[in-house]
Amino acid sequence: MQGKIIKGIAGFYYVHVAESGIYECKAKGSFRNQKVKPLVGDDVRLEVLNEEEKKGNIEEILPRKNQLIRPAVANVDQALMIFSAAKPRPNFNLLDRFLILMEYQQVPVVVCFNKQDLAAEEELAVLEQTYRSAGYEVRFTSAAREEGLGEIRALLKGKTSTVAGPSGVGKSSLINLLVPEAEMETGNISRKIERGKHTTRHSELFALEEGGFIFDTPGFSSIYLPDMEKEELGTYFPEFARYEPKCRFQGCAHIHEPGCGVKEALEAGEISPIRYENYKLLYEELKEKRRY
Ligand SMILES: Nc1nc2c(ncn2[C@@H]2O[C@H](COP(=O)(O)OP(=O)(O)OP(=O)(O)O)[C@@H](O)[C@H]2O)c(=O)[nH]1
Ligand SMILES: [Zn+2]
Repeated sequence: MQGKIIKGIAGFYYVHVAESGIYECKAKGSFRNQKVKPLVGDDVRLEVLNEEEKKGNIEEILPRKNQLIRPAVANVDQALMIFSAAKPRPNFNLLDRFLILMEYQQVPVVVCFNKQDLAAEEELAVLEQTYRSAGYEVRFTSAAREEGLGEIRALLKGKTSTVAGPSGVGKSSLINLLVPEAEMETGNISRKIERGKHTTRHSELFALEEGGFIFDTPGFSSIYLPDMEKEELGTYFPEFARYEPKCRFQGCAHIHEPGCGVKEALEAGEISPIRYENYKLLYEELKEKRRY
């Protein structure tokens, strides 16, 4: 039988088998000699030990399409990045860091701005323009009013998507609408912390009714840039690629150089000032880091 690991807790792996359910498995297969550790997201071959009790044994880990380090998950097709359009206002620096991290790991991203009901039309237009012109899929939702969910479902269908976002943007509310079985606790952040919720929650994959899986990751408030030279940073801003051939100097950093194609595109309104400002900030950050 073949299935997908949706969760791993204390040496047990929970394997989702289409039309059969979830099996609690141990990893005893020959792959153990090959030093491969099963990961959430792995497609595996399993032997059923007890159908009644839904117990099994993982015999083989099938070849991985990819393997992310942050978050640790295998076979991811895309990332669904959730920010709120308002309350809290999107932290663009955090969003751009996330996009760089995903570019680095070669994972396509869909940027979803939730709470569209709380933002003005003009604000939504800026968000859309900023990230669409950078080459990303952009969607708007309101979990509160159940708006925009059809489009998100269509994007998720048949794929494995990791869902990420800072706290308080409505990620749990959205996941509950997409997979009611997930029963994520929603609401006031401080109340949740009081209950110690964040210490007990495991990251896991949820099967979607229409096919595909979503991988819920804990809310975050900071992201470290992947280890790289500052000169590489521009390669993780996909919108720069078109304009770089116009830069006068080879290896142009797009900051102080004259005759810079990227800065010309910025002035012409073809590259977003929000994105460019973050590029400069992150470039400085990488420069500082390398000094020590
Ligand atoms: N107005 C409005 N409020 C929303 C929307 N989505 C969620 N909320 C509210 O925003 C608050 C945070 O929602 P959650 O779903 O708990 O947020 P979260 O991102 O999962 O937060 P963490 O679990 O802390 O990571 C709750 O009070 C929700 O009711 C929305 O689309 N519009
Ligand atoms: Zn340049």
